[in-house]
Formats: sequence, C-alpha cells, structure tokens
Amino acid sequence: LQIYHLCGWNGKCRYPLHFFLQNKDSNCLLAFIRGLNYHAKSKILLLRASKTSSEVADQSKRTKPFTPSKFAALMAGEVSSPSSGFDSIRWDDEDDNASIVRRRGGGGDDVVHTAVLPDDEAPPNSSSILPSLHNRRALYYHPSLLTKDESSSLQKAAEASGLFEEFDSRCAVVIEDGMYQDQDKDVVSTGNAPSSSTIASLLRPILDTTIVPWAREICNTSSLTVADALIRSYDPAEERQDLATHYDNTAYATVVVALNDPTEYEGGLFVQTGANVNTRKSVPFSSPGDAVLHRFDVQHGVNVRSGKKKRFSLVIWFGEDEDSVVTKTVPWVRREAEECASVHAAFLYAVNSQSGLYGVDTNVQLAKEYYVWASDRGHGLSAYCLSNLLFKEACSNDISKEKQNTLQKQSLMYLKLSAERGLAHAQHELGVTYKQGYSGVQSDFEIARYWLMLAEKQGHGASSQILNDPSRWEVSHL
Ligand SMILES: O=C(O)CCC(=O)C(=O)O
Ligand SMILES: [Fe+2]
Repeated sequence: LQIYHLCGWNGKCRYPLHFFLQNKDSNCLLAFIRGLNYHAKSKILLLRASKTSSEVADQSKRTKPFTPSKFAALMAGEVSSPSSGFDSIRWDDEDDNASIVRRRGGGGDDVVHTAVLPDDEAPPNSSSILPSLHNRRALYYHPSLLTKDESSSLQKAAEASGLFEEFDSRCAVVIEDGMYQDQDKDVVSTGNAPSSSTIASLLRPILDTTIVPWAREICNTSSLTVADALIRSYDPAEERQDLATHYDNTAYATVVVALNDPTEYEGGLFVQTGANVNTRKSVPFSSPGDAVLHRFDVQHGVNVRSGKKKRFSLVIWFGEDEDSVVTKTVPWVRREAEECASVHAAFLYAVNSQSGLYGVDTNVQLAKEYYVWASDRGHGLSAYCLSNLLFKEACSNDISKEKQNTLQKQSLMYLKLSAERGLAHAQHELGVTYKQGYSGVQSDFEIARYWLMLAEKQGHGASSQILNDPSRWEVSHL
C-alpha cells in the first residue's frame, strides 16, 4: 500500500505522509501509521491509497521541503485530551513547591516567575533501584515581555502576509534555520534590518531588543541564537485545535508569546510531565505579550477549546549558538544524553541516532542503548519507541525464527512497560494485542478490555471505538 497523502481537520493538510517518507524518519512514520487508527475523532481522510513510489517521489518534489520533526516537532502522537480539562501550572509562591523562585531583573519591575515541573514519569519505586534522572525542568514566565501594540501588530502582519496560506493554514514561518524566509537575510548578521517585509521588520527589533536578551539571560547562555520563528494560529471555530504533545527537538530553548488576549479563547499551551495525559497542566497566560520560556526537555502541546476568538502565538526556537543554527545540529541533546543529565535528552538522542537526524550518524544499536537507559528510568515514550524498533527488527526475514521470537518477546515487554507508565498508544496497542492474540500472547478479552479502557480514559478514540462495537468482541472476529 502506497499511501500518498493524508489530510486532517476539515480537509486541511496537516502532516502529509510524504514528509515522513522524504525524511526517512521511520520512527515517526511507524507511530504515524499506527496513529491512523487514532484519528477517528479528528476526521482524518485517506485521500488516495494506491500511488506508485515514483509518483510519490514526484509529488514530494513539488512540495516545499519540510522537516516533519521540526515544524510538527516530535509528536508523541495524537490523543484527544479529556474534555474535563486539567489543572494549571502555578507560578511563584502560589505553589507549594519550595523550589519556586521569583527573580527581579531590568529596572526592578521585570518579574520573572518560575515553576519547577514535577517528575511524574519516575516509576513509584524507582528511587530505591535507580535514580530517575529527570533533571530540574522549569518554565519561566515573563508578563508583558512584549507590549500590547507589538503583539497585535505582529498578529495583524502575520494575517496580512499570506504566510498562513503558503505553508500550512495554522503556521506562518517567518525565520527558518536562521534566515528570514522572505528576505534571505541572516538573522545573526548585524545591521541591515529588513525593510520591505512588514512582518520581518516588525519582528527583528523585538527579537534584538527584547526576546533574545531575555532568553539569553534566563538560559545563562550569551550565544543563544534564533533558529526559527513562526506564528501559529488556532481556530476554536473548527471545533478544537490541538498541537499534540511533543518535544521541540530542534531547539535548545523555546519562547512562546501570547499575541492576542488569552481570555478570548479557552485552553492554550500545556505541559505534560508524564506519559499519561492526566499529568498535563495548562500554562496560564494573562495578557497579550506574556511570554514563557522552556528548554528542550519539556514536553508540551496546545489545546484550544471553544472560544470566541482564534488564538495566535509567536514561537521562537533557539539554537545554543550560531554554529548549531547554521549546521542544523542539536549538540546539546548528545551532550546531555552522554552526561546522563536526563531521560529526555537520552530519548531525543536515541531518536536522532535511530534515524540519523540533525547531524547524528545513524546507529540503531546506540539508539537502543539510550532507549533502554531512559525506559529503565521511567520514560514511557522511550519504552514505546524501543518496542516499535524491536518489533520492526522481529519482522525481518534475514534473521532466524528463534531470533524473531526473542525480538518479539522483548518488543512486547517494552510495550507493557510503556503501557504501565501510562502512555495511551501503548495501552491501546497492548489491548489490541490481547484482544487479537498477537505477538505470541494468548487472546484474553478481559485483559484486552482493561488496557483499552485505560487508553479510552485518556481520550484514545480508537480504543473507544473497539470497546463500543460489540461485533468486534465476537470470537469469530479474531
Ligand atoms: O503555540 C504554542 O503555544 C506553542 C507551539 C509549539 O509548541 C510549537 O510550535 O512547537
Ligand atoms: Fe513546541
């Protein structure tokens, strides 16, 4: 089956499959294909399903080159969040957490709030066996980093620019890999502010005088360099607009600025501190111009529920220095993985090693080692990706039957581990495995229902569908 093109919400192209094929990102691809089942609620349409590979290649040539794991970031997959919503991050002394700090900078009025994120993914008893090694992850919040005028001018310029239509209806890319898209101007070179393009000429002084200095100060890294800048739009009129939980895997740090009044829509940015969607916490913004900064190790997403107006956000992705922007590499991921700094760095390094991304040589053995290391320390997504990798290896015809069985068993073990950690996709797949009796397990409807119900509780549409369709529970269906 050659799948040619996939369309998401309201027929608008979201993550066309050839982006994944072009980039040979097999891990994302596998998760994506598995994800097809999960989009029942979001009206995924399979437009054409029988193109030849050469037609696929030709089609992709006509499309603007795109790095899927960059603008779509590294998705943990789509799970529609529970309708009940979730708690908010609490800033400063509102929070019981003793490590919350308040820092004054600039003229004394510049308050930066910090919220240290909890460590929800460490398995309950892990501390006695292994250190969990989720490093100190934090969110930094600057009320009114941009003025209301600056925010609204940027929003208007983005809407007028036509960039939303050009690339993706929800994403206007202003700077890519350190270059203003319409100017061919280097962000890092000084002088010659772009003049002909409204959006670039508005953004550049704001970056230079406000956003970049703030980000450099918070990260304590004077070399921090803008890699990408984009304006995203989320339209609650289209039911609900989400950006699935993900890591910004090409950015050392990210700044998000609310461009329009956050009280005009419901929901927005959230962080997810564990594998289960019940570890989501929304990030409260009060006014246009408010900004949040996080590093690459913070998993997050966006969920905009019904509201009167669209949500517009300015997203800036930073490299740690100019060199990383120019060479499109992410050396901090490797460094922190090798330093055993966190499970998040180890996970991202494993992904890059598995698929040879961002200047990292493809090394599947190394990828496995880092996935194992992170999953041993409680990282559900690592266990899930490792399970996928082992499953793929088990399907190879070049290995003995015995080896195939061993790999299949290992794959199942890591699938169970990630399901236990709370990852909805893993719970769903484990449920299906028990229902159908795949991967050498005995079919068991009771165990199948147990896992499918846990996934359903997290908003997993495909689990829900299976559970609610009696015909799929007849023995003849197996
Ligand atoms: O729109 C936002 O608030 C955040 C978007 C985001 O996470 C991203 O573009 O990577
Ligand atoms: Fe992001």
